[in-house]
Amino acid sequence: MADNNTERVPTVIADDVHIVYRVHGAGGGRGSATAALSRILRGKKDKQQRGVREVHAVRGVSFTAYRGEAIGLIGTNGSGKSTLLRAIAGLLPTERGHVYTEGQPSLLGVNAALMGDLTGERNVILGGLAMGMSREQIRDRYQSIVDFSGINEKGDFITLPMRTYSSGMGARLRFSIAAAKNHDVLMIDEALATGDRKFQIRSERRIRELRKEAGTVFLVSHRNKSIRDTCDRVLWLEKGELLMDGPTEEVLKEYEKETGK
Ligand SMILES: Nc1ncnc2c1ncn2[C@@H]1O[C@H](COP(=O)(O)OP(=O)(O)OP(=O)(O)O)[C@@H](O)[C@H]1O
Repeated sequence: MADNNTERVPTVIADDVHIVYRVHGAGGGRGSATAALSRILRGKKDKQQRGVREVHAVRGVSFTAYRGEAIGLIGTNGSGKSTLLRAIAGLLPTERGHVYTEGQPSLLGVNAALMGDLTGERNVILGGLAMGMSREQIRDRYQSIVDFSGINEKGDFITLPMRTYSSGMGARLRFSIAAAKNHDVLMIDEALATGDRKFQIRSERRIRELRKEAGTVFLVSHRNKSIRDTCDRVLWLEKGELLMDGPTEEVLKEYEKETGK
């Protein structure tokens, strides 16, 4: 049961997770002619100097998420929130530590990979297939996905290529596709921030439903109100470290004190 605290089922365990990005040729202006010339002039030694820049984006984060929880991820820009989600989704390898998940986590980001040249309609099908839905399931849910997204409220936009959508419209469709399925672990990266108020209310309601349906929801947002309305627990990351992990109000109070929001 989703809200049964006596039998808490772990869905995600992060154990001392470290994520390091490696940026090749950073600082060397690799593609430019002057950079190429200076590399030749500097010779072999440059190989080491040019080397690889490392960005240690997540540093020793540990937590356990349980079924039925909605967990907000907060922190200032560049604090490691998206990186941590990508690691939980299995899209980034850990440098050290481990992520254990129950089921397949789905990452819904505003940059989720749908195809701009295809119509909204085709992307609904593509996204559904990518999430493991059958063609029949997609056909059954197609209309409710389009209705939920509200894309067609102002005309027949679903038959236009997605690249013609505003960023808010694109984000709404992506959220609607992902929310059409019940997920073991659903991770939402800023999706709510881009929709208008009406859509935000609709998606917050859907997140609450997804929670009841026994999944775990992670939500990255800079909108504290979204976090308050949706989450009961918050992880606060800063410079890749987990500063606080606790009940939403407790953590947000400290965060707002710190950031002056
Ligand atoms: N692909 C990448 N290559 C190298 N460094 C990266 C990459 N993506 C993120 N970083 C770095 O990792 C750190 C954490 O970035 P991340 O995007 O996870 O932060 P965030 O908390 O989600 O930020 P924001 O709130 O601005 O979206 C930053 O220092 C960023 O510069």
